[in-house]
Amino acid sequence: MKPLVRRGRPRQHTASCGLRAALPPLMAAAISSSSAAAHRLFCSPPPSVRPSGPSSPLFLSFLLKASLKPRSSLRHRSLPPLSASYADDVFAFDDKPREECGVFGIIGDPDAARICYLGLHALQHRGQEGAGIVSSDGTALHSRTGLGLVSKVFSRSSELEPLVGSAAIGHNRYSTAGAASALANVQPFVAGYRFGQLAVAHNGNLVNYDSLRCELESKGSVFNTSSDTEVILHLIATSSSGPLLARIVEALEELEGAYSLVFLTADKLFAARDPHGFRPLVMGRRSNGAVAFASETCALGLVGAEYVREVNPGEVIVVDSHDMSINTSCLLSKKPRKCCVFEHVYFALPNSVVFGHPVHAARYNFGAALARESPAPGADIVIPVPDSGFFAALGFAEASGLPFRQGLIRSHYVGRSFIEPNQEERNLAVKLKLAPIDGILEGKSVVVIDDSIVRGTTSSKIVQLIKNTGKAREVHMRIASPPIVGSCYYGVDTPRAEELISNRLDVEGVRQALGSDSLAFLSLESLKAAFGDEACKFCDACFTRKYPVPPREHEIFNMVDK
Ligand SMILES: O=P(O)(O)OC[C@H]1O[C@H](OP(=O)(O)OP(=O)(O)O)[C@H](O)[C@@H]1O
Ligand SMILES: NC(=O)CC[C@H](N)C(=O)O
Ligand code: SF4
Ligand SMILES: [Mg+2]
Repeated sequence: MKPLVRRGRPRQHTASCGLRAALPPLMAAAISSSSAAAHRLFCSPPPSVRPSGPSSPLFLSFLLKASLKPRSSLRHRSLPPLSASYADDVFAFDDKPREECGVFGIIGDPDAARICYLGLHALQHRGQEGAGIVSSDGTALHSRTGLGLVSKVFSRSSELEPLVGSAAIGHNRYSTAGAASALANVQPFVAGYRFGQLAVAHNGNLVNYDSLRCELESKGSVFNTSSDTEVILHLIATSSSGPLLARIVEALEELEGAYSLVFLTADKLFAARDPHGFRPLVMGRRSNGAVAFASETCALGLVGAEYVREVNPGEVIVVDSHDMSINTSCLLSKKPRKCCVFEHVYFALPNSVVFGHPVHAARYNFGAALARESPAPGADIVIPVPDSGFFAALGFAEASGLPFRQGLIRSHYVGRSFIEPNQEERNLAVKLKLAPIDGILEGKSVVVIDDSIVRGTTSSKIVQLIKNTGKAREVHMRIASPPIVGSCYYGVDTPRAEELISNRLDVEGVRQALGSDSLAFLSLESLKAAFGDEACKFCDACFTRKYPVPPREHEIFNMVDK
């Protein structure tokens, strides 16, 4: 039986080469607050693109993608047999929760592509496999996409020059569906359909992608990529509704799972978020009146846009370039809000405000709660695992009254998801990325704070480094989130459940595998308590296996693949 889902990916090495591209001068940051036009439903498309009837032939062609990926190339990986040796097991694959995609959009700015480029830089931590920008000059779309970091895809400022116009959308990819190495899967996608051109950039993952694609293919749709995102364009193209906003709403009603989206046409920018609101998406405004959308507020800050508000779960916003009017519409389906708590644990940058909560403060609170729940009596110092363990360690240190010390340094030349294809190279990679400072660690009892343990790769290497190289006396691991026991199906590419160390071992078993003197995780209650009354608005399925949207196609796959 054909595998139905793509969990995991071919290994990929994305060496960071730094942010070398010349940055344009940033515009003034002072922004007058949005005086957006009253919300109203979007008007009909211009007569030239009005649908001629439900039986009109549809023509959907991807204009700018070179290589076609057959369906059989959809990512799929067989698991290695679990070996008796933990070391063999844990290093057999280096899957861990890695960055998700970042999306950015701007309209009403003469420098749209350049602003978009800066926005993508700010969101680089969310995806490092590929990047792209599509701009609109008012009549046509212009695109550039490529594999690798933003600085590689746009390594010379001349590469932005063809991206003319006052509106643009951009994307940083970390794949959840569709081969990571295929240029065709790098977004934004651009499609030509009977009403003109339409581009899309997507953060999230669709759990009913396979059935939607099968249905569309059975009706004659021809796919050019192996990405789940492409079904959205086909659904819009084949919608029976008239105005584009209505077509988008109708298409989104078909989707299950996670999506934060930006769409671009010749004269409009759309932003949309799934009814659960799994992935973040915010709106901002520059002082020149340009409207921007971004996965995280850190991107708004970099481009000098003032935060206006979140795109609400289930909301579709459209900004018209002619008068910069802003109109919104809501999806019919109302669902409980289920924002990804892992954005706060690991993904988002600490200078972002995500789902209305500052990330640095959430992490600090996780660490402080961890210190109260699981102190480390007799310890001398607290050290963070850079980078995402930093604020939790600060919270732990201050709550416990222990000195905070930087006992590990991190190379800036090794990316967040540095992957090497075999065991030796992975060991070397961790050594390259993290190095102990002997003078700080020697003879000490050390509390090491990291944000999460997925496969245990990082923690086990860190314990070895601190004990053997740094010559610490004791190493106490404290993790500022609960044990991860379930895979994510909503845009975070965690490994399959069998590969998650806490799914196979209890806390004591994990401790032994890591070789630390003690180990404790933050409780789910304390994690949620950091959000007060809003705790119920968060998805925590990777800690609880309580999936807000059943991952039905994935489970079928898991059953038939064993
Ligand atoms: O148990 P594992 O499978 O090793 O995965 C967990 C580790 O992965 C992440 O770090 P990463 O190096 O990706 O990013 P960071 O530098 O931002 O912390 C996370 O912060 C943990 O350190
Ligand atoms: N991480 C993401 O948001 C991925 C977006 C999309 N599902 C892709 O695989 O390209
Ligand atoms: S399962 Fe975990 S990573 Fe996925 S959306 Fe829910 S909280 Fe986030
Ligand atoms: Mg880390």
